[in-house]
Amino acid sequence: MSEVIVLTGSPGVGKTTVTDKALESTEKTYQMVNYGDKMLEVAKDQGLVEDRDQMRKLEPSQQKNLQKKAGEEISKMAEEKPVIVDTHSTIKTPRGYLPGMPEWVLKPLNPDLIIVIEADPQEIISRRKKDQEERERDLETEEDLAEHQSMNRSAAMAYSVFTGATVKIIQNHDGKLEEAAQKLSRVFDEG
Ligand SMILES: Nc1ncnc2c1ncn2[C@@H]1O[C@H](COP(=O)(O)OP(=O)(O)OP(=O)(O)O)[C@@H](O)[C@H]1O
Repeated sequence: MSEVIVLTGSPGVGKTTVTDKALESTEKTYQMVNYGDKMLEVAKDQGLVEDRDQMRKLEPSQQKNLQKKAGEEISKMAEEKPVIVDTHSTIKTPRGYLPGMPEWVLKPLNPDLIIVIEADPQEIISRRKKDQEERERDLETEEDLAEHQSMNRSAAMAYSVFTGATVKIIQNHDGKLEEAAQKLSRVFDEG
């Protein structure tokens, strides 16, 4: 079994941008997989849905099964080549935070490394504003974002207790994209 790396960060923090840049200079090659996309693929294969929107409306038990199956599929992929899984450490809902990796996801996935990409709340807000036309994102204040990032860190550490994965925090500040990408590519190559 090769490596499973979990990549997390609040929406709009720049996860995709930093990772794409970091992968340009890594020695190893990785398969990138988005957890939500994998769930959708499994749901389509099972004839449960035709698009992403229908997935949210499935019974909670069906969603749980899809999450579990997606985790199993990803760990199968990792038998061939290291995998980077793009997912969320926590998900903010109107009734509170949900773990992005509950036990039935964490167990099959069994990550070796969890990466948390962070930026200042104000930086995240302006990045979200910039992308507003292309993406519909939640409106969060600086205070909300500070809390969300703090929950993401705490959840990452809790996942590490169950898996032994290490947790690496990478800061992606404005104008420091190159620096963040270099730090990340070093982390990728160290494994
Ligand atoms: N260091 C940086 N400095 C300035 N802008 C940045 C930096 N990193 C990313 N951005 C910008 O922030 C925006 C969000 O980036 P990106 O789409 O990579 O976020 P994300 O975390 O992958 O979001 P999601 O999880 O919702 O897909 C983009 O417009 C990107 O160009």
